[in-house]
Amino acid sequence: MSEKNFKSDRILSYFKKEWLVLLIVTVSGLIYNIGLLAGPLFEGKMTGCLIDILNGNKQFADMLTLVLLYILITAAVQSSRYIKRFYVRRFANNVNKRMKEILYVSLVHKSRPQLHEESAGTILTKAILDVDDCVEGMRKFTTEIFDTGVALLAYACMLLFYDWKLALLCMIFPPVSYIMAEKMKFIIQTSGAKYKEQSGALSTATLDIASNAITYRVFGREQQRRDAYEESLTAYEKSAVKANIWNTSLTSVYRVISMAGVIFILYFGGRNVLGTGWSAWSIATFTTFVSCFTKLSVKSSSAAKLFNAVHKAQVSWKRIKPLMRMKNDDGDRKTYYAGELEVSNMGFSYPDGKVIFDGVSFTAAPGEIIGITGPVACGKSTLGKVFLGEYPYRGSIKFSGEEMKGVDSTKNGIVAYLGHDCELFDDTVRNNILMGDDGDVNYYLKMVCLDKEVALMENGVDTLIGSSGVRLSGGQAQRLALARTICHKKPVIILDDPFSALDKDTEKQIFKNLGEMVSDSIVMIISHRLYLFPQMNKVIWLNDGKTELGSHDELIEKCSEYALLYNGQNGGGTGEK
Ligand SMILES: Nc1ncnc2c1ncn2[C@@H]1O[C@H](COP(=O)(O)OP(=O)(O)OP(=O)(O)O)[C@@H](O)[C@H]1O
Repeated sequence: MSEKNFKSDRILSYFKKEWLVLLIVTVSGLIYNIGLLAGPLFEGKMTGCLIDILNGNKQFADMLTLVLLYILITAAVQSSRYIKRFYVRRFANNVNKRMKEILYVSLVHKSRPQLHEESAGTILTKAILDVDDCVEGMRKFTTEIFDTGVALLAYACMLLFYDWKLALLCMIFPPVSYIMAEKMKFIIQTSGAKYKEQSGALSTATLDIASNAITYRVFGREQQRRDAYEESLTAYEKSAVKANIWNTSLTSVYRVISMAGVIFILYFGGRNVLGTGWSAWSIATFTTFVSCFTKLSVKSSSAAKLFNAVHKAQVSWKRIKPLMRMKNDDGDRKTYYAGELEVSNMGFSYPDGKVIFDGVSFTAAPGEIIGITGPVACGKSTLGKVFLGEYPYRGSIKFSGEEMKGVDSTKNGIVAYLGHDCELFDDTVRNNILMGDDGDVNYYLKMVCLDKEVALMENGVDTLIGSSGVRLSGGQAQRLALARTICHKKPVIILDDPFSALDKDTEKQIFKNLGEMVSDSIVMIISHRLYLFPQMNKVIWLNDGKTELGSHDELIEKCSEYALLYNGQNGGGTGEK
């Protein structure tokens, strides 16, 4: 099956994709399960042979031949079993890997609002557990279709062959265990879902305790956090134990029910041997029949368990299916080149209805730098995120004449974005900038005035920066993230407070370099600090849902609040460096 025909949200596609592995499973599975009949058959024959030897009708050599044959066939059957198990495991591993890759891509493409709504950690933990359950169900189904399906059929045929009436009578019990398994599936599913929920909550709590450790320590809230964590841990343990008990304890109950038919075999089979039953049996046939039925019962209890596993897999699949729609990472990516931005009458409100801004209209050409400012919490960051296509806006935003509504502008290569969170990876300086591309990493480091500091690091550009850049200062992390943004520049670049951790001289130098490097892009800089704003082509002032737009000089004239803020900062009133 080619990658093109592979439909990631169809479970059958995963089976089709692994057709070769499944073919080996089928062949080895058939050999193993049909070969299993040799067990009861030989056990019966050997019992018969023993009686014949005792009666003087057969020799020890006959028994030896039987035993040797039995060992040979058992060895061949067990080899097939080994091959089958190996390939079933391989099938499960391949599917698990494939599903998790798709899940990863799907989560990477979820928007920030979606990920924030339900914490990313919780989604990931639950989805990973669901993938594991789903694959486990597929593995059990694949393995049991032979180990249970084919074997059951073979054992049933053998029982019917020896005494069909007795066979039908004692085979009433295994279906009873299936019905019971069917009735129990709701409890198993509910306890399983609860366990996954608690597992997700525990992951989120663990992440919280690790990432906010200093805050809890400094403000003396460690004990409270620990208590809350203990609570979460206890809830997790309880749900895990409950789910595990329901999952495993029922197997023996199913087995006892399936085995109940042995009472009929002892009574009616005994009559057959004594010559007063429905059929005429030898001791050998009796032994074969009992052995066959015991094996059938054991298999039946596995079938009941299989129903639960498959049902669990179905429920898990239903939950993860929306995440399994494969995003073609590169296929539907369009390359955009420099173009004009046309914003008309654009507005945005969060779901609570509060208008963050309205009537934003401006045009921008490549090479222009637009400054966005306003009082605290006026909506500067929200305006930046609207261009990312994360929030549905009113009015219109067109890039090169194409409306951006409904277009994932980050994915489609229109917008490059640097937010408050630098989003640095636990990798080297080089990899954080180039992200696998080729390029002169030193050039970008120089442009963001970080080259000298990186040169002094233990391994230069190959120095590992730790999780989220923990080994860097705030200003270094900010410049490294900026280097990455300009290395992968797009026609529109949005920088949300990119210089907040820098001193004035460094900020000025980087701004100068920025103008040269991204001369074919439209750059929007969101900032509270205004001393660079006179050099910007346009300024947007946001305040209380309203916007003012113009050049710096125009805004100084027409917007007293802007003028006040700017003059205050330039008179040194803010005390900034
Ligand atoms: N996801 C959200 N849901 C609802 N309201 C939000 C959300 N994010 C932000 N807001 C609200 O929108 C308003 C604007 O927030 P935003 O972060 O855009 O302001 P800002 O100007 O960038 O703030 P700052 O100056 O502190 O950087 C705030 O009142 C904030 O509480």
